Amino acid sequence: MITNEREQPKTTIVIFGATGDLAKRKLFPSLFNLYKKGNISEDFAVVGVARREWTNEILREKVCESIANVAESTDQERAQFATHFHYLPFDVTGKESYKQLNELLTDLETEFKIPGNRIFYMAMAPEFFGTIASNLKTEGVTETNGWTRLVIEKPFGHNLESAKQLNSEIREAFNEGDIYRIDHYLGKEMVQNIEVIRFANALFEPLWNNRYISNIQITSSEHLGVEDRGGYYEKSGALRDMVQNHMLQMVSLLAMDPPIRLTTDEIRSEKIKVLRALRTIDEREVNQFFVRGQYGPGIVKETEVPGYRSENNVNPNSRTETFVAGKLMIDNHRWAGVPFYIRTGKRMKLKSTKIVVQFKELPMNLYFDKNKDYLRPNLLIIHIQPDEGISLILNGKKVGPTGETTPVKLDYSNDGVDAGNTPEAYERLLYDCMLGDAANFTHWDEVDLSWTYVDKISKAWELSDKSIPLYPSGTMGPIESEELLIKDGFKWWPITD
Ligand SMILES: NC(=O)C1=CN([C@@H]2O[C@H](COP(=O)(O)OP(=O)(O)OC[C@H]3O[C@@H](n4cnc5c(N)ncnc54)[C@H](OP(=O)(O)O)[C@@H]3O)[C@@H](O)[C@H]2O)C=CC1
Ligand SMILES: O=C1O[C@H](COP(=O)(O)O)[C@@H](O)[C@H](O)[C@H]1O
Repeated sequence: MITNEREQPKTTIVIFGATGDLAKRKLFPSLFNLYKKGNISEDFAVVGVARREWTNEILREKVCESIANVAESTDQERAQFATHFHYLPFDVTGKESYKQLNELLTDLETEFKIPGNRIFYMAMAPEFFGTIASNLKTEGVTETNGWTRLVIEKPFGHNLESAKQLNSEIREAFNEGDIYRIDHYLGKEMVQNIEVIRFANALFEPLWNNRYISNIQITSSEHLGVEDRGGYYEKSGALRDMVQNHMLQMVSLLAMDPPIRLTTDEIRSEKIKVLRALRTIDEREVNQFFVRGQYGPGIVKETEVPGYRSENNVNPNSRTETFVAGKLMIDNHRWAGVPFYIRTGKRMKLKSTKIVVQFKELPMNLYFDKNKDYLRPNLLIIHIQPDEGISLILNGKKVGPTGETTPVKLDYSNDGVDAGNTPEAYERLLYDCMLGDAANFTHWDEVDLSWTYVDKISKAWELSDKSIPLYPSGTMGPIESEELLIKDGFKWWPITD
């Protein structure tokens, strides 16, 4: 949806988990950026909830600390922004304090002339989501004259069964249309650009199918290890942490048919069709399509780092995967026969998210010489992060008399245009939620279909007695990941280009 950047939605925002990491690192700075840009008016209020015995003043200090480094902002501006924050300490599992929350919100709505619009942001562990939603409803906090929206953090369940359970709990209190399931990849500038690149360019759309594309590769690699999230990650692993959500979302954006309109429902409907067309992998053939790995000790950014099994809160014999590579087939007219390769992992050589679209060779290429590897297939590279842009790799003539070809790279980089001004994913998503635009949030049907796909893989891995391949930290994963493509006659394209 094309939004008017100056539209100023009026709302109160309740952050459950206001003393936590997500609030400090992402939510406060994102709200501040929206405020600075004039995308939220002076008429807004935030209520932070958590158990710690903080006061309004303490929360405001923490907010100021978390935004201290935001460029081009003054102490006065930050302090003024923080006055909009209020704190209510309570344990969300008890019902007693929700009435008090309701009264505080009503008072703030009167003070700021907000027409009963409320956003409830669940920045807490998932086991609380259902309870909070239920208490909000039974204690009357969702009964207002305006709209009420629930923003839910990942992970949305641990598998299909638990996701269904969670969904039915929150649906008791909120309609599907009022539930905003966050996938922060959908807020990234270049992920949002996928649709524009595809649907606004006559150059690409006619070629975007199995007649012209030989394979698509999506890599999301990290330098970071599991950090202090061992407890969560041991039960999750890379498949649930990254593939079920971010990687499958990028696959569906790349593979979807053009929506008839750029509305939330039409876009979602096309993405859902892709997930429905994913070829189901039988448990016995998982190894042909997916490989996993776990990082061992190694060197990342010139520093020695320990292996996964030596991290805090990790079982020393853990079989949890920190790396996944997979080949996905989409059985529809457009994509039959075209592999979508994905890989994601922690403690890898690079911090990078890139999509490489490899086009097919010409049926007969006059310039191809098998003995000289100088003709490359055409590649479209979408740089998601840390650099943002697009590259197109073509073949041109080498300067001089020989008639030899040479790869020619056409580059577009966002850096030159926006000079670091691209909004953070959370900032964009929060603003979308305020405007009621759910296109970049995940619909329940997408969650359902992606868990259905992923559950087969995790089940096969749980049952397998094969040892998990280890890869040294600071590499691009285990050798099995290379072999996955080699057996199809492909290779991972370097993602440093
Ligand atoms: N941090 C990140 O970068 C990311 C986080 N997420 C997701 O966001 C959510 C929050 O993560 P994160 O901020 O890292 O977690 P933290 O552990 O840092 O924060 C948890 C928050 O919950 C509060 N809390 C815990 N129990 C209760 C309770 N019974 N009643 C009231 N408040 C309670 C804690 O406050 P107190 O102890 O004061 O009660 C704290 O504010 C999780 O679902 C996570 O998966 C997703 C992507 C990235
Ligand atoms: O959701 C998650 O994403 C991050 C990676 O996000 P990015 O924006 O830095 O690519 C990952 O580290 C984390 O484990 C996962 O929960």
